[in-house]
Amino acid sequence: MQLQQLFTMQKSLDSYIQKEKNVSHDVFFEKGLALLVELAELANETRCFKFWSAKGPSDKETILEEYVDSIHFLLSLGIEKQLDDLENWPVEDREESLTQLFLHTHASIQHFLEEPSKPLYEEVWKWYGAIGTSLGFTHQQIVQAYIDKNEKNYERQRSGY
Ligand SMILES: O=c1ccn([C@H]2C[C@H](O)[C@@H](COP(=O)(O)OP(=O)(O)OP(=O)(O)O)O2)c(=O)[nH]1
Repeated sequence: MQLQQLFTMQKSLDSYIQKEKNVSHDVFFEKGLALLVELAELANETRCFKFWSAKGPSDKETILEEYVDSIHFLLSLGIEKQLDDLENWPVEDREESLTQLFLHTHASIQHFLEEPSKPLYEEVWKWYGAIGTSLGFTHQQIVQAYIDKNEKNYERQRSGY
């Protein structure tokens, strides 16, 4: 998947939010924590780890929206560290349970926050790609959901969120 269109959209949104909210300090770690929170929210919607409950996962649309919230912050972290020249979504087959995928993704985010290098950034993308595949999302669905949420984020800022 071509990521350049998404990086461009994310840069505009980030600038808009920073201006709107008068942000002048470095928000790399805030965005890092936001990504970890979004990952947990996504896991929560899939309910993949809730062996104690008979209740099923949320609907696909809700899960996809949570997923692209993560993609927003993942793009944004790359922009913060000038790693936004990534052309294609790095892909690697990682067939594990969703629970294991979430744990690995969490660890890879932590690692990237400690050491924001290109290989570790690509590693986070690979784990997110594996989660997306496991959830049955196509690249087209992800891009469309990203575009929709990006617009919603502008609307929320405009309405004084
Ligand atoms: O610099 C930023 C800050 C935020 N966002 C986006 C990412 C995500 O799509 C949304 C924040 O997530 P969410 O919609 O879950 O926000 P929230 O404040 O946690 O929502 P709620 O209060 O509804 O739980 O804002 C960015 O793209 N760039």
